[in-house]
Amino acid sequence: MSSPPFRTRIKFCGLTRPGDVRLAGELGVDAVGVIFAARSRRRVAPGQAEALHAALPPLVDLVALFMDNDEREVRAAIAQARPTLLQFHGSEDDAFCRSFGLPYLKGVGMGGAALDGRTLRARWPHAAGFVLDGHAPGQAGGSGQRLDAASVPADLDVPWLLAGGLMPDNVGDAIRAVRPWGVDVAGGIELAPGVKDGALMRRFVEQVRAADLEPAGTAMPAIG
Ligand SMILES: O=C(O)c1ccccc1N[C@@H]1O[C@H](COP(=O)(O)O)[C@@H](O)[C@H]1O
Repeated sequence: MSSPPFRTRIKFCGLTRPGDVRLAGELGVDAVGVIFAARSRRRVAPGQAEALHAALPPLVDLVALFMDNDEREVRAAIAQARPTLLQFHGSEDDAFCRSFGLPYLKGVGMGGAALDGRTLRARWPHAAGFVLDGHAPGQAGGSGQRLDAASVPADLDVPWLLAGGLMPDNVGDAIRAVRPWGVDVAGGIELAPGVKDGALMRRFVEQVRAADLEPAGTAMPAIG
């Protein structure tokens, strides 16, 4: 029996230029991330995010990404960027993440961690989904570190995005290995931090769509 049609969701993260946001929309990505984390080389100021929002077509999520920002900073960023979804990538707890009245994704560094789905759901019960990143717990995302397929919890029953070191040349194999709900990429589609490359963005989307056309069950033992 053939498997049902499935479309791996795509999030491009760390955009800083309206033109890159516009192209992401034209390529059909599901979400565009703007980063307010102090430790990020892709950080934007709240005022900059307003222009990025304006470049976004309808039906595409704008994700505001934070990492241990204080409440005042988060509120200021939300007021200017008007995101549809939040992403917290630090040590924020569920109460903090949900206190802004918007759905949120929790980013989790899975490198060297043996976190199962039950633990993730217990710690962040109101998360709309998770971003499983390849870096170690406590480190910043956007590091380009790959996630070992063996670290993906088999029992995670909410949408989750695979992240960490994805690029056009490896995203197809990564999808075939673990069949995530979505994929999240920052460094693999850029020329320099925050400066995306149109050709890489396009190739990334093409590779995801090619993997989607292959039937499930063609899994490979490892992502790499
Ligand atoms: O990208 C960043 O600079 C960043 C900083 C702090 C927390 C999270 C960050 N990015 C997240 O990490 C993934 C993977 O990045 P990469 O593809 O390995 O470069 C990215 O998509 C963001 O969700």
